[in-house]
Amino acid sequence: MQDLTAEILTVIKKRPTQSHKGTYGRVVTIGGNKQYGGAILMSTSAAVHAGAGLVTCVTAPENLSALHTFVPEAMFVSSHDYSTLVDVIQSATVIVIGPGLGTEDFAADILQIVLNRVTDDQYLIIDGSAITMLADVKDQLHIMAPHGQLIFTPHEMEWQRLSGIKIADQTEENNRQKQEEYQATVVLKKHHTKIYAPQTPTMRLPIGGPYMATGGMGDTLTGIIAAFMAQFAHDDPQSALAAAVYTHSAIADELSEDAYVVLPTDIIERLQKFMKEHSK
Ligand SMILES: NC(=O)C1=CN([C@@H]2O[C@H](COP(=O)(O)OP(=O)(O)OC[C@H]3O[C@@H](n4cnc5c(N)ncnc54)[C@H](OP(=O)(O)O)[C@@H]3O)[C@@H](O)[C@H]2O)[C@@H](O)CC1
Ligand SMILES: Nc1ncnc2c1ncn2[C@@H]1O[C@H](COP(=O)(O)OP(=O)(O)O)[C@@H](O)[C@H]1O
Ligand SMILES: [Mg+2]
Repeated sequence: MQDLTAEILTVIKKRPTQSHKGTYGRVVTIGGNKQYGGAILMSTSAAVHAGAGLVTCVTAPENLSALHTFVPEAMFVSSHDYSTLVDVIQSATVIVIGPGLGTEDFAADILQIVLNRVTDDQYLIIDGSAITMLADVKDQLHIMAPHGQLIFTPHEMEWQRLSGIKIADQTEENNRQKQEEYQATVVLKKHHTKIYAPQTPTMRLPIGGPYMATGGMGDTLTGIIAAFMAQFAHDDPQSALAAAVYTHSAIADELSEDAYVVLPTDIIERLQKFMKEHSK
């Protein structure tokens, strides 16, 4: 097991002058039903603020005005518009599915569409409700790996549902066995999050704290991971992922110096400055 350090932030690169929005990747964020619109707004906004070149949010039409108010940089596709959904999936560099998606029938349909279309040159970040839904069909997981590079971001209960490993039994050995079975990367979120990636020693996040325990904190992480994979994954995807996880908690630590609780939206606001300070 390796502890992540601030050294991982060397992943964040100064931008070449000869570049344009397409250079920094197309992120598609899918989630947000009527009840949980905030989750996908935070994911989308985090992806924009962490530097993704073009971000499209696929969400319930009820969330359209909020999306355009909160993050006008993002484009919108209705979660009922399957034909446009298929188009945006095809051109995506990175797809996030799950924050606030819910588990109704239409959500399961969207998940199925994404799983059928994702290709092995795309990253698919599977979070929240999408993990909960997949837990019911986990026998199919082994056939998913070739169709995209999968990154699961469960909290401990979501990981229990998916892997069948009870929280008390979530040891490094047991978790690693499941990660290998799924041929995916697993970011197991908790105090001292651990990253289980293929052919890599387990990475442990030694920073972050209870001031991060607010709804939306994991939703925000998905957007940061998406933007980092879109921009920095070319040479070393596992370092890009680790740098995203580190950045999320490093910003929270800085803000907690004079805040009792750090909000997900506070982290989003701070991303641009933090990345500028650490870009090499
Ligand atoms: N603003 C919005 O729109 C928001 C929308 N959201 C969206 O809601 C959807 C459902 O996601 P969810 O995480 O809220 O619910 P669920 O999957 O049932 O898990 C909770 C259960 O697990 C247990 N638990 C055990 N260990 C745990 C751990 N380490 N971390 C966390 N929980 C842990 C926990 O135990 P307890 O709290 O009872 O002690 C409880 O029994 C999902 O799509 C998400 O994106 C949220 O992000 C909030 C903001
Ligand atoms: N006590 C804590 N110490 C460190 N990190 C925490 C703590 N509590 C929560 N977090 C972090 O906050 C995030 C919570 O994710 P998640 O449970 O998916 O939230 P949500 O679904 O509400 O967005 C994870 O990144 C987790 O590591
Ligand atoms: Mg979550």
